[in-house]
Amino acid sequence: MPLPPSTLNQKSNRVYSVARVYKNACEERPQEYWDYEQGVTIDWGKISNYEIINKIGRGKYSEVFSGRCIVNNQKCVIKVLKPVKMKKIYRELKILTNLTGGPNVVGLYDIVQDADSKIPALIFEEIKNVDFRTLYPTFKLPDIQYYFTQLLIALDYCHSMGIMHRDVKPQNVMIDPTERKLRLIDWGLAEFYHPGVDYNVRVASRYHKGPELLVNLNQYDYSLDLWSVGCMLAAIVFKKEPFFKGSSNPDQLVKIATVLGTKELLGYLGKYGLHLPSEYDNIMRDFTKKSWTHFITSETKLAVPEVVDLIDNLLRYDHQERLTAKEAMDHKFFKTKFE
Ligand SMILES: Nc1ncnc2c1ncn2[C@@H]1O[C@H](COP(=O)(O)OP(=O)(O)OP(=O)(O)O)[C@@H](O)[C@H]1O
Repeated sequence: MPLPPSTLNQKSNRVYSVARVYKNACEERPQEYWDYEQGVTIDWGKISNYEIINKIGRGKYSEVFSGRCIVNNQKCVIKVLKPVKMKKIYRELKILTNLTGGPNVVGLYDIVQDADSKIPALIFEEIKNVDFRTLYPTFKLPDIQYYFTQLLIALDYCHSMGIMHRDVKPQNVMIDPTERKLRLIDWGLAEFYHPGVDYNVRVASRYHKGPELLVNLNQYDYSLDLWSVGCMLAAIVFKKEPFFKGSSNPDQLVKIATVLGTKELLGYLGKYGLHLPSEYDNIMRDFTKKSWTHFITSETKLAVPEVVDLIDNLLRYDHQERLTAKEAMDHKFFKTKFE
């Protein structure tokens, strides 16, 4: 039976921005691929096949445990979702089942359900992650080339599948340096992209929020994830973690404007027929755009011209000007040999 029409791909009355790449990735696939509104069909596994070893994390939307599958004795990670709107749970499940098996996307082994609460738990491959605060300061340029290529491969893949991650940040990029393995995790805020649809701007974590989210530009797209990659890269290269450290959402845009300039911000808004929201009336000042050399010191040995140029092409106000994941992978930084 065909699915009823969905509200998920309903176009806005005024379409002012559309993704430069993969804009029809969802429309080209059957409605069942992207429509999580009517619920999703789940092939439930057996919860009794898994045992919890210990707690490894507590997020806003879940409790995460390391565990073991007693059938094959394989270690795993068990993410027990907190009771939130069913629609959000369906979305995460649909996106994960669509993406699992893709390059550098965390592998989903199973989906089980607590018999009493009916709350789902997701069973994932376990990555022996080293915390980014310990790992990133050890990176040399070839490590940055390698791991950022792996991250861009994951992003190009999910974008090609019509999905924006919307929460790219170091805490969601698991790296096992022994195996040189990188996996993009936490698809809880990810969403299907449909051209001309207005999206909720309350996504991503403050320090990695793109300008589009902070000025209420609802017709954003995959390019949001590339801003977050730019923030991660700038933090490592300029040894400033996080690179833009706002004390609130409005202050986040102020921090961005101190680097990219206020005139340039207004130019961005003008291009899409938007205005600076009133919450900025008393806090936005007239900042002059800074040159990237401003962040280079004797301590920032990683800040070679090639990587600075890559950062410059990712940290653009205008989401349509930012490099796509594929273009970023083709950037000269990744083709240069460093010791
Ligand atoms: N597959 C995995 N391997 C290793 N560690 C993991 C894995 N999945 C999750 N974790 C750990 O658990 C933490 C929380 O997981 P996740 O980000 O998926 O949950 P969340 O509730 O959506 O979190 P948040 O509210 O911070 O977005 C991660 O930051 C990570 O430290």
